Amino acid sequence: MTQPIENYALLGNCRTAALVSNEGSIDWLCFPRFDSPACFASLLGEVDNGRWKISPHGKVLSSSRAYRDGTMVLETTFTTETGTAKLIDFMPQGDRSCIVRIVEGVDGGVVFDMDLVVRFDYGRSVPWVERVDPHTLTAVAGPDMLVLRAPTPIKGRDHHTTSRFSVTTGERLAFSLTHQSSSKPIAEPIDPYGALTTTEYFWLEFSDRCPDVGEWTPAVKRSLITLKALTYQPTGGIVAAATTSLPEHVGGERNWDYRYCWLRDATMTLLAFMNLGYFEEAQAWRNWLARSVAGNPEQMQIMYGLAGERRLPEYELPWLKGYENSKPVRIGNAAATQFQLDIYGEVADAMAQARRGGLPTHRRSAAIAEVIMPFLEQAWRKPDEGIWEIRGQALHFTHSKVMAWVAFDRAAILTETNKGSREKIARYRRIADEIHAEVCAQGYNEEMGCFVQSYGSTLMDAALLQIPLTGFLPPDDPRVVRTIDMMEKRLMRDGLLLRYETQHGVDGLPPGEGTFLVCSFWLADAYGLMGRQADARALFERLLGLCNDVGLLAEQYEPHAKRMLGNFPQAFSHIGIINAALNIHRSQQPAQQRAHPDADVVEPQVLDVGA
Ligand SMILES: OC[C@H]1O[C@H](O[C@H]2O[C@H](CO)[C@@H](O)[C@H](O)[C@H]2O)[C@H](O)[C@@H](O)[C@@H]1O
Repeated sequence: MTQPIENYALLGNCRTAALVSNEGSIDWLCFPRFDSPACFASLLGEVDNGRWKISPHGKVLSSSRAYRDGTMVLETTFTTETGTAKLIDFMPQGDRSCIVRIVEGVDGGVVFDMDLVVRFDYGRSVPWVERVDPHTLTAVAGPDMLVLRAPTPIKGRDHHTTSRFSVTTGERLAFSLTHQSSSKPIAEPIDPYGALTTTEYFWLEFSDRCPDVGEWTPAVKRSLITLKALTYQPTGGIVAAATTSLPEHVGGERNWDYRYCWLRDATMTLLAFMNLGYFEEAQAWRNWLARSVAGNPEQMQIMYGLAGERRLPEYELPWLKGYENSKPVRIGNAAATQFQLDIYGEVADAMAQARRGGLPTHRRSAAIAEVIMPFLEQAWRKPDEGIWEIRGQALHFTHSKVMAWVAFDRAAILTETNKGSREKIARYRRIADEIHAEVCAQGYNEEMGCFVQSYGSTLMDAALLQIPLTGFLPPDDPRVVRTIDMMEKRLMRDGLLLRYETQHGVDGLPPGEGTFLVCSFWLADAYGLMGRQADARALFERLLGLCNDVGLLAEQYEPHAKRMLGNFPQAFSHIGIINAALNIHRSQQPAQQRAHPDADVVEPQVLDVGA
């Protein structure tokens, strides 16, 4: 049976990812890329859609798990009536697509069962399984081959490969599963213990550079490792989450594929990396962006594939029943062709911060900006699908216009700093002022005394938190204060924020979903800016308490059922942890020890455009 989302831990090699349950079952795995068809898809279906389980035979008295500190090496410890043993799971770094599982006896003896069910093409294709030698078998379907190497006797029955074995104190048994092209000769085995050492070194070298964030350091470090694991190393692209179709409403149809690179999610990830001093990762993503939008920057998409692919057609997989019957399971994402105005402001902020952080300007930045800004001069007037990617009618979203203001405001400031043409400065400033005035007139509802989701609407939207966070208006502006009050009244559920009011059909989907975690982190940031430090800290601590036992968060949380919802783990939520932790930590430092105000995490940034 599928486990609650929070029972899973992430394994990754900066190319792809797997989810392993607290019972030792890998129920989701795509080889060789994040967006490749899964060979284990039982997370979204049944055992027979593929999984690899290694767990004690018989009754487990207790179990616990943790990542080895600063790494993505997971240890699950099982205690049975006969002893205690550990399962050590990891994906070796490097260009081999492989999972290693080491079973290690700790105390006494433990009998284990292994059950491997390979189903390529998202749980559909039963492979042709052949034994190469008593400890090696291959599973082939079409272009894919998996090679299992097991130190124990293996049997095949009913399209399952099984093994029963025992470990005693100090004994170690290593299993590996490697993906390769089925047309190539079987590759040499990897050395599992050597791979464990190099993989641990890779993660430690990365995470040891994480700065001290006081009491929040462990949570920030885990979020940083998670964001790194969501990065596709060969290109620098960053996926929004490791999964597709984990539901935002159990049994509902709000199920989307997040294994792509959103400009919004990825630029926010870049800012989180840079806020922690990780400029190499930031530069890799900035270069990915410059390549992805090259050629037709005026046709910039809101998301791309891992290598900048432009077409991500959305389709459904009818053979998968969906997570707890949440259908359909979707692959691809139709939001890729939407117009979402906010991305221009987000990318502009990120580029500016990259430059201020000392990253050399990309040779194409100025040229790209020269094409995008004139495009935006017309485009900001159009309705769009907005930050939440609605599937209903396009609207004049207040948040989208605020982000258009961000783009022009920063363009004016930078052109001024660079002593650029007065004409250009005046033009950017005039457009920024025009947008500002329009938002304050049309995005604001006099009767309600607050900003609203879209022009003429009476609905609330948590994206309006970006009004103070981007510097569009000061946090103590009475209109901002009343907007946050209204948000607390209309969007708060058990202290956490919904992203908007889904019951009014704005998004073209059946209503109902969980609270959207990154919005609650933004609220904590806004409280901090408003001087409500105690509220900021209380909300942040509440949010941290929602992390699962290995420090991971999904996109959403359902407070009544007390369970995570949506794709998992999600970059947005972990970005929220990093930025809110930094903001709270800095606010607690004595004034003279604080970084220059320019280092604040949520302040407006300067746009990187050619003057
Ligand atoms: O709500 C409908 C939309 O939901 C998804 O979008 C959400 O996830 C994105 C990736 O994290 C994020 O950038 C966006 O702000 C979220 O609303 C889905 O990807 C869309 O296809 C869908 O229309």
